[in-house]
Amino acid sequence: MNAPLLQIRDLSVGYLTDDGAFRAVKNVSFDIGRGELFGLAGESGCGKSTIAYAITRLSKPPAWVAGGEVLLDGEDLLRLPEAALQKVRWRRIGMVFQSAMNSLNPLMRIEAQFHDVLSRHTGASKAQSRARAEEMFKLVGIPAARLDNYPYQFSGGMRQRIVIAICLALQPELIIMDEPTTALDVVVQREILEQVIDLQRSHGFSVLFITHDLHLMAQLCHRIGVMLKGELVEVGDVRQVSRAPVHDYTRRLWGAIPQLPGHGAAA
Ligand SMILES: Nc1ncnc2c1ncn2[C@@H]1O[C@H](COP(=O)(O)OP(=O)(O)OP(=O)(O)O)[C@@H](O)[C@H]1O
Repeated sequence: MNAPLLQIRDLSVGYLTDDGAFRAVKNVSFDIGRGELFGLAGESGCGKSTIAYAITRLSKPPAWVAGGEVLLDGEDLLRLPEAALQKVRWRRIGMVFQSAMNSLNPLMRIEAQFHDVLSRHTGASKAQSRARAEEMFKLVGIPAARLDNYPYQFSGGMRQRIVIAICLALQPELIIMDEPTTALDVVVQREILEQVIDLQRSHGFSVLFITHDLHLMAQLCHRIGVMLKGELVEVGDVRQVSRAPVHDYTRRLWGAIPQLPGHGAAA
């Protein structure tokens, strides 16, 4: 087997609260392979987002990484100088968070936002950025002419597609999606995620996917990790985790949702 793209080793993350230090993520270890869709499941507050932010060191105080390693191609991101890390963020690891829609600048036309990102990370000219942006808009199903519009001229679903398109424009090796479509209605959510999966199949990037929707996770992901109160209690192939869970909590998690045909039928 090829070496994994990302290896998380013994990651511990805490928050400093008025009541003292609170350990939100406790010695978590898992790998994400190249081209793999890895899902992180678990109830609200179990530490999923804390991990997502810690990977690219975007955790904000009072969060602090108490220990562990985050190896991207063997290089520990937790120990990389800030300047080197800037080159990893977006360029090698793209991030689409729940609040991604807010990450668009309301005062800039979308074309300019593409150029901003592409010129910074790849030195692209305006014409090169425009060409790339048109290509990306085509991929996410938005007419190229709309690159001249401002964010407020798009629906929430379209804005989320735009953020994904900007993220994909840099061809990252890994995309972290933390509840990327939660704010959208169910039909639009599915549409967008199906599109991401199509793109993943054609472009081969890896995905760390975090959602409350376990069915969706089982349909989309190759492997799943299950978290409980800051610990990773189970990790494995989607079929094993959904059909023959080892941990009692995983069984309860699946038991809490109605069974649908095709459940666990990931690629
Ligand atoms: N800024 C903060 N200060 C203190 N504690 C925090 C802070 N942010 C998160 N936590 C705590 O850390 C724990 C993990 O939170 P986290 O957001 O990672 O969970 P999650 O699994 O992503 O939840 P959700 O699915 O609701 O997004 C929770 O107990 C949460 O209350």
